Amino acid sequence: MSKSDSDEDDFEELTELGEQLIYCILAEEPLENIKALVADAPLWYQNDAEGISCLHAAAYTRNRELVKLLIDEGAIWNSVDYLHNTAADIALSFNDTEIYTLIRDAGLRAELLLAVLSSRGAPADTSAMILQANDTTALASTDAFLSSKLRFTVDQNGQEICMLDANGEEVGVMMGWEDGIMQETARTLSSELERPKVINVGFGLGIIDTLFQSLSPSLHVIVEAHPDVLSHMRQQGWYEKPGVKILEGKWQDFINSEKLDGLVPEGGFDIVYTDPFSEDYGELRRFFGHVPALLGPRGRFSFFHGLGATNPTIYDVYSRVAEVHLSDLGIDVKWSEVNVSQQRHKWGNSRPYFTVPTYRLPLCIRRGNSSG
Ligand SMILES: C[S@@+](CC[C@H](N)C(=O)[O-])C[C@H]1O[C@@H](n2cnc3c(N)ncnc32)[C@H](O)[C@@H]1O
Repeated sequence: MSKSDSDEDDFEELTELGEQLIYCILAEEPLENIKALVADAPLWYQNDAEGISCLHAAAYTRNRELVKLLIDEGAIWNSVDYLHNTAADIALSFNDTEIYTLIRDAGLRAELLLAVLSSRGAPADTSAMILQANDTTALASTDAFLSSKLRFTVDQNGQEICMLDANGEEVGVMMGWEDGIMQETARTLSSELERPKVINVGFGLGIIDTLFQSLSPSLHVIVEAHPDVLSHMRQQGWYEKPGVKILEGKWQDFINSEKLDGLVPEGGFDIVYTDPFSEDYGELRRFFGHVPALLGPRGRFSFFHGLGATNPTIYDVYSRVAEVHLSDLGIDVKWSEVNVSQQRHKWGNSRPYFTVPTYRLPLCIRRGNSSG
């Protein structure tokens, strides 16, 4: 028998075992029968009919003991079926918070472990490190983004948009529907602060910078890397606005251990915000590492939280991953919610990059500060 024939036989056997396991779970066969199959069947297998995994099947049958067993045996928490639902989403649809939490916490543990491995140099080959902060996975890298052409326009919904052509597919770099998120973010970050010192990464449509300008900031640093955005800012007179200092380049060129001393004003920044496009969670986490040095005693930090925002469970897991990593840096996160369910109709020609109905707004404060 040739190698390819035996590979094919192995594949068929695994497929059969995978189908059988899912079938037995859905048929609610005795746990002993299922356990016997779990030992041999591929737990990653997703069936042909609906694309569901054994974990989805266990969530459908609401079998807590089995969900736990499958997780302990290494079932995959974030595989999605043909309808883009994870097993935890299925649990959520039954209002089964116990199963939802079991799977969500398994996801959290898996992603935290991956982050540790990745920080020790292991290849980041799964979700945590490749997950884009705004789920724009079509872009290979920040450098690819920075050399691409951007288009500022108004779409058929009458909203301002900044668009990018990513391999023939249109992606909104920034879209007017995010206005509500930016309004709420600026309000949360600035409450009770007078003439704050602000640093913002990523100008985009300038929505949040316009809001920051309305606070008459004593210093307003904007870090922007894309040449097309910089020329748009020049045309709109941003270089002449009061207190504004524009740093042309990537934030990584300015916010790093060598340059931080020269960048941070006396007493630190009062408001730090970051919303770069096309960066992965690894980069966001690197940014987190500089936040304690950027913030002054009354300082507040927020970031655009689009991590996994095309699936409710993954969004939940990443909210918690970010919270754990910020907590390790001595930063507490208070979450508030912004209803963005109306944005569903405002995608125009862009690929939807944020489809959960509620935006989770992180307000981050150094532990011990009273500025919350
Ligand atoms: C989503 S937009 C920001 C939108 C902005 N919050 C607003 O209210 O309009 C992202 C911006 O970050 C810029 N950007 C992307 N990567 C960057 C980096 N590494 N450093 C600085 N700016 C970056 C992009 O060119 C883009 O202008």
